[in-house]
Amino acid sequence: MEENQFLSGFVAVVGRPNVGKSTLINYIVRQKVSIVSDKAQTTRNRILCIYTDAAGQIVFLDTPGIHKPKHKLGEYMDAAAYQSLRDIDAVLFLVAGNEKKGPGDLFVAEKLNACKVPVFLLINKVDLLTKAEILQKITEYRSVYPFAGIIPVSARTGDNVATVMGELKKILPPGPQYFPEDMVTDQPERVLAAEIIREKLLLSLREEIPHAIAVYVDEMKKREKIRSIFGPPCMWNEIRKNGLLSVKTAVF
Ligand SMILES: Nc1nc2c(ncn2[C@@H]2O[C@H](COP(=O)(O)OP(=O)(O)OP(=O)(O)O)[C@@H](O)[C@H]2O)c(=O)[nH]1
Repeated sequence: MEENQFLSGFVAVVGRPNVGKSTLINYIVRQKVSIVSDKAQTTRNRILCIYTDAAGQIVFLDTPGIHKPKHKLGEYMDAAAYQSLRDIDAVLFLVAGNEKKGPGDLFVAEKLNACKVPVFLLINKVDLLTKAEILQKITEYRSVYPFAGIIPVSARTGDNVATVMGELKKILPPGPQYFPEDMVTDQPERVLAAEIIREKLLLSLREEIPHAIAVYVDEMKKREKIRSIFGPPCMWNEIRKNGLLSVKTAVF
């Protein structure tokens, strides 16, 4: 390969619900493009998140957590996750290091057998583990799949995320810049606004609402740096009543 050739490619981020896929991607692109909560299956759709630097461009596919579907919404989300395993250059398979390796993780590993590209295992949430526990996790997972690499990381603190980026750059092919360098996601602003509101609702209303909540933004008006967001009155009443959003977040 010629030196200084621009590298690019697509990388799917998979794992069972709640292991930290969205947190990792937000850290990499340094912007909140995917919402995070401690409720499983917060991410509903496949979201493209784009990292660009002088050496290359990596397009990450944030997928809904893969699990054995129990309902229609789950089935749809799993289909979105499997779809992202096609036409990609690498897979980042995340597991939560602070939890036991369970049937959920093995179920995802089984699905990876279908893909022919390098799969890196990221043992996430190592900020909650001792060094000895990290080593034990690495040993535990070694036999699960012929991983191209096993990397302990913390998506929350960013620990070792640079190593992941370095490994990806080693295997990405020379290629074009698919997206403009200042673009970090394929999601329109209105969808991002709705998602951030959904995240606040999920974080603040634990028992009161079902986790299958949907947020719809009726209208967004742009006035210089200010966006005004309009939604159904019942949603705003709920938000106001519970003090869910600061003015800065609701009108940004
Ligand atoms: N301590 C710690 N917590 C983390 C880390 N990464 C993620 N979390 C937390 O784990 C929870 C789930 O994180 P998400 O990023 O929403 O997980 P996800 O895999 O995208 O979840 P789904 O959308 O359900 O598939 C959140 O409460 C995060 O703050 C980490 O490195 N350390």
